[in-house]
Amino acid sequence: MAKKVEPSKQSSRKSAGNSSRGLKTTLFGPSSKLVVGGLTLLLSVLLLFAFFSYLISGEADQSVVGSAFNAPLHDSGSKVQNWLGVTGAVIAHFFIFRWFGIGAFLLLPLLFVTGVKLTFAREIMPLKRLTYQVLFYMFWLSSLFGFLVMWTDSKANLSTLSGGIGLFINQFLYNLVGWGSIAIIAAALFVFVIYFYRVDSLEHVAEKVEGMKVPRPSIGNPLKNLFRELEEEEEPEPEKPAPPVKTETPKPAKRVVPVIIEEDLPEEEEEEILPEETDQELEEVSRLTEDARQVLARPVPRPVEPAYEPVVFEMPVVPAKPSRTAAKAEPDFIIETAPPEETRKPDPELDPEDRLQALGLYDPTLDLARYQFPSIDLLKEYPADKAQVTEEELKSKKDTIVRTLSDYGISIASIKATPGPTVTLYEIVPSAGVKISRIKSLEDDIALSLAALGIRIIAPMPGKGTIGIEVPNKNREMVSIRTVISSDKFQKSGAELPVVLGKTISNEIFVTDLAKMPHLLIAGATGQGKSVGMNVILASLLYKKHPAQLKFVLVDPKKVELSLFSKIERHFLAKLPGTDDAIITDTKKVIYTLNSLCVEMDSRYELLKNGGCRNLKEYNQKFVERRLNPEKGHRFLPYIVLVIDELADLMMTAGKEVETPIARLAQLARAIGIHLIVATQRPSVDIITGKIKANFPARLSFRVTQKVDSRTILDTSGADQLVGQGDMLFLQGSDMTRLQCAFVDTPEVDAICDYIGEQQGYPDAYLLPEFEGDEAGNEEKDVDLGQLDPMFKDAARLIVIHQQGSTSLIQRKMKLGYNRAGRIMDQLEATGIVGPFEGSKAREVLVQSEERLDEIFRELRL
Ligand SMILES: Nc1ncnc2c1ncn2[C@@H]1O[C@H](COP(=O)(O)OP(=O)(O)OP(=O)(O)O)[C@@H](O)[C@H]1O
Repeated sequence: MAKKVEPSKQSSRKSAGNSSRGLKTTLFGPSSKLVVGGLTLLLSVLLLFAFFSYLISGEADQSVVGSAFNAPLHDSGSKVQNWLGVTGAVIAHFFIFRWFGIGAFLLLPLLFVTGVKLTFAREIMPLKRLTYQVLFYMFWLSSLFGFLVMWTDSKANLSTLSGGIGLFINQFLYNLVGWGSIAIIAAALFVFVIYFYRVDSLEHVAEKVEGMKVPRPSIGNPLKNLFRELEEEEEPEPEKPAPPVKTETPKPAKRVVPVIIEEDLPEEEEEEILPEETDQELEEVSRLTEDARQVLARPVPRPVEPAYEPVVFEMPVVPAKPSRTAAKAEPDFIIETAPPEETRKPDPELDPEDRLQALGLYDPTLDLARYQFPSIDLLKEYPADKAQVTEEELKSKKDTIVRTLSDYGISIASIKATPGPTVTLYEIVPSAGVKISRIKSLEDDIALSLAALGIRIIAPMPGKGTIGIEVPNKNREMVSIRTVISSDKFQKSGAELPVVLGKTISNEIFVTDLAKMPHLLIAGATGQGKSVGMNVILASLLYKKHPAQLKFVLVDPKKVELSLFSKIERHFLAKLPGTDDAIITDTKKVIYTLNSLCVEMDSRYELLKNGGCRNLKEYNQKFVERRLNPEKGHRFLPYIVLVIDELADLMMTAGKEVETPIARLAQLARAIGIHLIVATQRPSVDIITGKIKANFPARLSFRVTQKVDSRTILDTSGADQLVGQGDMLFLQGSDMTRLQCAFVDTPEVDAICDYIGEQQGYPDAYLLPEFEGDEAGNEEKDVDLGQLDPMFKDAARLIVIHQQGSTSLIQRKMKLGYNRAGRIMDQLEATGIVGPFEGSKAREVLVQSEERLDEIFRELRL
């Protein structure tokens, strides 16, 4: 008998280990960093007040502080003048008076930077270097002021400047070398500067001092910048006048100086993709769009042509940009010292290898650099559920099979049993002359004699020359998700989107790649394990992918199945702009979302085409290697996995409106990293239509109630003979595998989502392109020429210059949303600048020159 696993029982089986894990996660997890960081920031501000007020009222507080530890607290507290009371007075007294003097103020930026780093995971300056500097300058300033105090003999008034340590050091040095102590203090600074800032020549320092130059403002150390600036001055660009004065040093990202020759890449095949154009009739759906066809048909990835080389980002310190201060103070110097070759120097630097080395690979995960993948400890262990098939059971079943076959006159040469978690596979080699079809026809008789449901005969076993008989075990073994996720096979999987489904009937862990499927159709009668299966798939992806690499679009018409995942909205979910919930439950929104994904698909194809790549992997690889320029619209593209929990509901309520975009996505989206997982409990032909089925080569079936359902989903019977509770058949291409799905309980999914959700996320879910329904589109067709879009003129000029009537061109170049670009295109049509919509082709541009365009603007009084 199959062993039932009751979810309620399982939840109550939460061990003490789990709670200690929770405690560990709480204490050392990201939240603790946030708490410590926040407190450090607060401390830095409080100390600033305490120190500052000590400078004003320190003298008056001296006597109180002296007796603070002897007198009752409320007494000393009431007498003290420090803004932070007796605590502030005592702390400031120690740091300033007893120890470092006003050098103690340097501790505050150190605390602040540490606080920012812990709280926001952002290092505004290198913490380690800052710590060394703060420590050195604190002691050094204290010593210098100590010397001044001793020299001026004003210990009584000014010892706050140096603190006790400064005075002590100076007393010691004075005893040692007399007034020569100042030389030692100066030498200490000299040695520190030379070694710490790696100065190898004093020449530039002298020049700098002569030129009275001020180091440019920067968050870095001023001395360090001074030397960096001097380095830059050594490589000026003689042929160009000094560039316009800039107030800020450009950030590394802005310094990227792309020299892309994008004109080399054909743009004339861009398509018009207005909503009404994408929503074609079902017959049209099967046609590939031009872009997609081009991308898919491209035989091999184009080698990096010279035209692409410049796409690589510029090195941070390109000599073409003398700093603002250099331009102002020493322009002659810049012009005189640069040798003519200097202007051509960038050539060798354009080599992608060099630049890659200079800038390193682009890391898409940097935004959430502290993101921690969920740990295996969040998943439960089920030691008690490890049921083994006994030898006795194996033997008795073997005997029964052999007996039943011999009753029908079929003799067997050999028989071999392979026990799995749910079923045991008996492989028989029939004697010579036995017809396979005879054995197959005995399926029901064998089931009868074994008194077992779910017997499946595979005749012949592909590639084995045997006949397989799958017989369910008396006690089934539950395959826990912990076992499969922690397996080497999954952990070391090199798949793009690794998914571990469970175990095969020979007890092997089954890992597959969603990116290769490329879409998955799941069916199964109610209560057979579909939701568990989907959770296993989602959990496997969450265990292997960073939020920057993967986004889910979750459609849950049943409203409860996927709701647990709402916690990871800001990490892993994608949604339509302007919507509150990332998990879509409303049919109308499903239609918009599907169409929005189609828009995303089209724009991704365009990016791939422009980047000269055949698929998302190549594209992202090129982007990571900095061979694609973000300023030309290129960006790192995460995989998008669309999960539809119940297709039947949607097909019943929206029919073709959902079928069309699903079919379109399934047909085209594989190359650009959009993958579909669609589940249904009613695998009938009106739900899984021919159009949908044809585009889902990978299918997963849990137990279904009728043979005909099994045929609909798998094109063969078998799913009706499964035993339920995660017993399933996985069909990929022509390979069918029987699997026991791993089991993941709701509290486990909850724990994973909590773990991710508690970490720092993006400000919002990943936003899909805007899409509005047909009604909105039709309303906007009546163009009011009195109210043209503010970007109308720019868009018109863009279209005329490129001679290409494409909405996506406007979208991309002007960084506009899809709807707005579409509206502008309508206005361009209404003003006679472009022709009417021409299906999949770009619109004709009716204005040939900018002069003519200016005339039109004048006529329109623009
Ligand atoms: N892989 C599995 N291993 C063990 N038990 C399982 C497994 N999958 C499902 N079960 C059992 O079957 C029950 C029902 O599973 P599940 O909720 O996934 O069914 P379902 O097909 O999604 O049903 P519905 O369509 O009604 O939502 C689970 O509560 C669990 O007890």
